[in-house]
Amino acid sequence: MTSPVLTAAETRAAEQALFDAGITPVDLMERAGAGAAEAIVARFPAQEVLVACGPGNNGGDGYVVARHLAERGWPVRVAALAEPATDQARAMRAQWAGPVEAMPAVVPPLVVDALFGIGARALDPALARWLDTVPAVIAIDQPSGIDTDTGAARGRAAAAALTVALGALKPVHAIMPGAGLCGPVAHVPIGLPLSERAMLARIAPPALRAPDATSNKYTRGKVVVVAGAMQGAAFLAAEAAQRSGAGYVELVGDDVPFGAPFALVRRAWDASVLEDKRIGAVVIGPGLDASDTSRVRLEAALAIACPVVLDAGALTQLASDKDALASRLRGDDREKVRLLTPHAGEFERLFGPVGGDPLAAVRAAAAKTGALVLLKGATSILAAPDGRALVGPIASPWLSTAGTGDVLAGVCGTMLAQAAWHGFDPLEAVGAAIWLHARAAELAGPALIADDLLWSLKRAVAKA
Ligand SMILES: NC(=O)C1=CN([C@@H]2O[C@H](COP(=O)(O)OP(=O)(O)OC[C@H]3O[C@@H](n4cnc5c(N)ncnc54)[C@H](OP(=O)(O)O)[C@@H]3O)[C@@H](O)[C@H]2O)[C@@H](O)CC1
Ligand SMILES: Nc1ncnc2c1ncn2[C@@H]1O[C@H](COP(=O)(O)OP(=O)(O)O)[C@@H](O)[C@H]1O
Ligand SMILES: [K+]
Repeated sequence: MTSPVLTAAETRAAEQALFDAGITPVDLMERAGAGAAEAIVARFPAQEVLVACGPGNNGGDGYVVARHLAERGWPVRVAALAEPATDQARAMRAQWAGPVEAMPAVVPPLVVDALFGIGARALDPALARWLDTVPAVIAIDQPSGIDTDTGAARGRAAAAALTVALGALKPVHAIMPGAGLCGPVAHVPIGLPLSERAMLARIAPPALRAPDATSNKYTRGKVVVVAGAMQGAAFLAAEAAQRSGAGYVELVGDDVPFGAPFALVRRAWDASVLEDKRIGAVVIGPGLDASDTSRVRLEAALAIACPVVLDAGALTQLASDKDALASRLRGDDREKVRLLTPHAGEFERLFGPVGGDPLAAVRAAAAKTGALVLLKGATSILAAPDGRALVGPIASPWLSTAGTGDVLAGVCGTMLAQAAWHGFDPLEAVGAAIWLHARAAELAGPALIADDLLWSLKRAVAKA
């Protein structure tokens, strides 16, 4: 249910494994460039194109792409930033039969960016400006100048019309802002060994198990949502838990009003509500205020053994004594599953600014707290304390509306409660929740409100 994402160093190690097995660098570059050309002709009609080649192996790929596009009848121009500096790039330059011009001031509407790939340093400002004048860019491996391992981008750049990821997806293809600047990403396999156990993976549609003849409401997961002062948020979380497939959802709080959905069980809070051994997960935080009453409920939730989702107000409470955060979350049992779901502001209050390397920041937060940490945003990043991490799809920007995070917290509760049933570990379970939430937003379409996600979640589950 995930696609491995490799860092630049891991990609080089995977390439080395192929070289050790007897594949030559020239063969691999031919495979990469031919695959890239194939991906281009599958998506664009033949037209004049300028292939801009850098000095390294990314430039080498460019000469291969140019040759294959020309063989298919495309009017191809090649420009070089500098002479090739590697043996394989020189070999590919030699196989390009046409002229090679200096970087032109005026460019055709379509340019293939084969300047730099995973070996890029920060771009010279003049080159960055040149790239910014190009109407449509097809990026070979990645857009030049975006940091491969963090997805951090240079100042101004429009999204590429296509990025051809060679061999493996890299963080630049998955993490914002780089992921957004890649535009559509075509993955061209070139035979790199990709471990299923990669430390970072992009979330793919989860394989959810449907209920069967042996199922009952409790085997399908009992989720308890602890309400706070703002009950609407807790209602969203609770109904989201129901709509993502939990068998039994209970909303506990003070004077919780009665009304639709009638299948939602409401109970007055008392400490014993969390003692039911059938509880599969607890969600606390949506609508939780900073009162002493909330504090007592948070302490009670942190004491129980089953997975606990800590969102919104629960994160604010934890931030007030963040020095003790790690030990409080761990308690005396490192096996307890705790999920923190901060947006960037909540993350900053708990751990300091996210900074330019969100993946590293989330991993550090998970290692520090012993909890799963999900940093929500346009591409949500989830990390486990052992360093494994998942990144979600680029989600609909229409999600930037109040209450959508409450919905996600509820879906996380259900997936954690059902983890064993689906055969997921906790990281995969939360990954499934991220995917369902993003899919529900896609199905809900423009101008969605959080309530709309409740209905589209049902359809997202059906498609998973
Ligand atoms: N291994 C293989 O056979 C295969 C590799 N593959 C391809 O190789 C790509 C990686 O190639 P790579 O390692 O050569 O790095 P690449 O991104 O071309 O850049 C390095 C060169 O650019 C230069 N340079 C960098 N930044 C600069 C800047 N801002 N301004 C100016 N110069 C700058 C840098 O100079 P230096 O830093 O050494 O001074 C060096 O000369 C990978 O993304 C994929 O496309 C595939 O074909 C599969 C087979
Ligand atoms: N611009 C955006 N593009 C895609 N997804 C977004 C964007 N802004 C927010 N989201 C998603 O919407 C949800 C917002 O959650 P949160 O900030 O906790 O809001 P709330 O507390 O109002 O529920 C998260 O799942 C986040 O990933
Ligand atoms: K490139």
